[in-house]
Amino acid sequence: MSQDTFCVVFHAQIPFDRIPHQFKSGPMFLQALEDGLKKADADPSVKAVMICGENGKFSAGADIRGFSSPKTLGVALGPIVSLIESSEKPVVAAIEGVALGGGLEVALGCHYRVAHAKARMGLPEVTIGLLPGAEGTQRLPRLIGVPAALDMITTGKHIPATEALKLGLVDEIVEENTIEAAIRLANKVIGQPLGPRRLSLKPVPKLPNMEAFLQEAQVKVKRQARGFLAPELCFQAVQAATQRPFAEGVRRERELFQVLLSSGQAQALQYAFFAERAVHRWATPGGINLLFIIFDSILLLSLGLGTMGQGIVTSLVKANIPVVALEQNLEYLNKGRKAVMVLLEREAKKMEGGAQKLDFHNPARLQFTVDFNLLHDVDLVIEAVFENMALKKEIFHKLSNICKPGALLCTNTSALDIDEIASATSRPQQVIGTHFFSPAHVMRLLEIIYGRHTSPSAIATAMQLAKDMKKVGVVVGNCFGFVGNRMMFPYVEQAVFLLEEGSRPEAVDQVLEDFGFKIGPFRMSDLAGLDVGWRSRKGQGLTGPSLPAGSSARQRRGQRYSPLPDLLCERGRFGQKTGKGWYQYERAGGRTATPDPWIHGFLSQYRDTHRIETRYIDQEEILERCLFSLINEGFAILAEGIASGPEHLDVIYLNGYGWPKHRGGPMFYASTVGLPRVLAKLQKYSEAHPDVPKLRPSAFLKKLVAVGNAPLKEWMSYLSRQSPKL
Ligand SMILES: CCCCCCCCCCCCC[C@H](O)CC(=O)SCCNC(=O)CCNC(=O)[C@H](O)C(C)(C)COP(=O)(O)OP(=O)(O)OC[C@H]1O[C@@H](n2cnc3c(N)ncnc32)[C@H](O)[C@@H]1OP(=O)(O)O
Ligand SMILES: NC(=O)c1ccc[n+]([C@@H]2O[C@H](COP(=O)([O-])OP(=O)(O)OC[C@H]3O[C@@H](n4cnc5c(N)ncnc54)[C@H](O)[C@@H]3O)[C@@H](O)[C@H]2O)c1
Repeated sequence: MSQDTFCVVFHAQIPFDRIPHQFKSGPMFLQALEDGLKKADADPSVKAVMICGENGKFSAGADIRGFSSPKTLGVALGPIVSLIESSEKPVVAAIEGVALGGGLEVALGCHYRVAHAKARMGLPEVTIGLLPGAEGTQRLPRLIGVPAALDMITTGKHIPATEALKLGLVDEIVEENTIEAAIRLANKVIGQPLGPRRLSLKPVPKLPNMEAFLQEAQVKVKRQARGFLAPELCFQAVQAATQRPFAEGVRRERELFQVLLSSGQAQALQYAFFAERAVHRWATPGGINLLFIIFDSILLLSLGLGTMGQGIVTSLVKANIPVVALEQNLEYLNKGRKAVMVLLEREAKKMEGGAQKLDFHNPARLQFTVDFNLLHDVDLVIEAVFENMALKKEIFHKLSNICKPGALLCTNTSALDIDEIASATSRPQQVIGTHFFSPAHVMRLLEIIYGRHTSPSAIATAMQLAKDMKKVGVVVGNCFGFVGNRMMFPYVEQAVFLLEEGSRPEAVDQVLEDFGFKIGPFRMSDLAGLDVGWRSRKGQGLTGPSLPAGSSARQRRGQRYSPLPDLLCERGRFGQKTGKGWYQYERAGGRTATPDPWIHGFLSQYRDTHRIETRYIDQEEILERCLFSLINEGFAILAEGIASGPEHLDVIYLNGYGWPKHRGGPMFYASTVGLPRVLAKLQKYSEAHPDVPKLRPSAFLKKLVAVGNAPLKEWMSYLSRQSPKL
């Protein structure tokens, strides 16, 4: 068979690109795919078919926006995949860029798959609350076996071509022209029997202990899902492949797909997908003013090598950005260097076998120093010293004097005023907050806080830095605690008040963990260290030596205050690090939390001392008081223009605070609960606790209810004055 008689049916025709408007025409292209296949089958001059994408990308799958449109859903991809597979002529997929979701399912229908070495593949439907709905759950296990298929389908991970080759997912990988290679392969296989290449006809490879394997896998999936439906249903679809003939498995897959499609969870996850992308689009009031810095050619300095500095340096090295790490003295430097090296060795191990290598033994890429003179040459500084305003100001004054004029000065603070820090410099326009989350080399969120004088190009540079570090940068305004921590304060405050009134740490944590948080507020405090908040409260004059004499035990500045966390700290209970906090641990530094009878006794004694009547608090009240107070603060933040939309708050919570993804973020969750209900509950709790201002419904929430429970995407249009800060 010569190449000129070979027909490339879909080259440059399938919308397998990532440009949104092309996704929108999915059903039309499906029709084109079907028509083309039928034409190729009917044409005797065509001996083989090759399917490829346009612009170097195979396909990112179905248009996610289309899942909310019944019109799109009428078009089924599964039968087309079957049509490909049943073709009497060999069909070869030429995979470049990505083959994800429906795209990979199309490739699985092909008889052969050739991939470019840089291509990535996956069935990420689970990450948007669905399962592969075009027969992928039935074909993939037949091709690569149940354990690998289950892993890919229940996690949605993207795998590189090299791994796909090892798994047998592709037949060949090439460095050069994938399309030519696919055509070559197609020419080679013309005339060979296609039966063995049709995955629907293959049995699922047997495991000696399939039953036991599946049982164990199901337990693991359930444990990790914490109320998230899609992984469990993905599991069931793959399980069906092991128990039923192909056609019945496909029927089961469809049923399960429908269950997920109509679940609110899929909606929440799809909202989160687009919200994350929406927060990338950032512009100043006067229009876009972007300064693109190519980070691999700049020198970045990380100041302070404590918990945060270590993670930040690790992230920078992973992003291939040259970095200098500076500490106050040799003792801290050596300690920090050791810790960074451990982290980097671990990261390098994870990356073994991949295309990228970590270059951290090269002093041109990473150096450690106590020499402040090195500050002269750096383009960007990230300060991560202790959370102390006087110290940060002293450091910024020094930076302003030493660093070259164009250098950007970033502060990694949890809550401090960016303007006050900037006031210590002669270049406040180049001062910006970059709030990383711990562990900084793992957590994806980066809150980017601009001060009164921060320039748009400084913001753009910080956003670019986030992108290069593969983090989600969210631009927010300057206020105490910024967005994430500010919303967290009332949540934790309510959790502690609930203890005063009769609850126990493990009861409160259980309710929030059942809701989907990985850890509840008390486990979280123990992990972060109770001393961190204690230091901050002492700094604010809420406790400790600066508390005015004669202050009431449970009131501060006319508001309810709980001294419980301070009392624990005074007894040396700092959480995991001391082996005791809200829970007890097996040892100092231990991680297994066990309810502590001492805490129970302490709480009942505390209630007696303060004459608080112990009452039974049900799960609904625990959940509502914690979550609705956090959400209420979110509305206040929006009204003040600290964030430019509810998506920003949701992206922060999903990526930095362990908010369960299948609930879409706190503001999305509020919209699903219904704003009138959130308002009514806040009103009720506020009446019961008039000395707790954070329970008083925000004026913005009231307004949104008054205009008829406005849908989330319209909320911001009801603000009388648009964000003054952005
Ligand atoms: C061949 C299939 C046609 C199907 C037609 C409809 C039939 C319906 C029948 C149902 C049968 C089930 C089929 C299947 O099992 C279900 C699916 O396929 S679900 C989709 C699965 N795919 C994904 O989840 C991939 C999601 N995308 C990504 O992971 C990334 O975007 C990317 C592709 C890896 C690219 O990453 P980046 O380079 O970083 O770029 P961005 O992420 O910023 O994206 C750029 C731009 O594109 C938009 N976009 C990306 N993917 C999709 C998508 N699948 N649908 C809609 N839009 C998409 C993204 O939102 C960005 O646009 P912006 O939001 O910035 O405007
Ligand atoms: N730990 C967290 O979970 C977390 C999360 C987000 C933000 N933050 C913020 O990050 C900052 C750092 O926190 P951390 O937990 O890493 O603190 P840390 O105590 O672990 O480390 C601070 C480091 O700064 C160094 N340092 C102090 N003065 C210095 C100086 N003059 N020059 C150079 N180095 C100096 C110290 O030697 C120490 O190693 C704080 O502002 C904190 O609020 C912390």
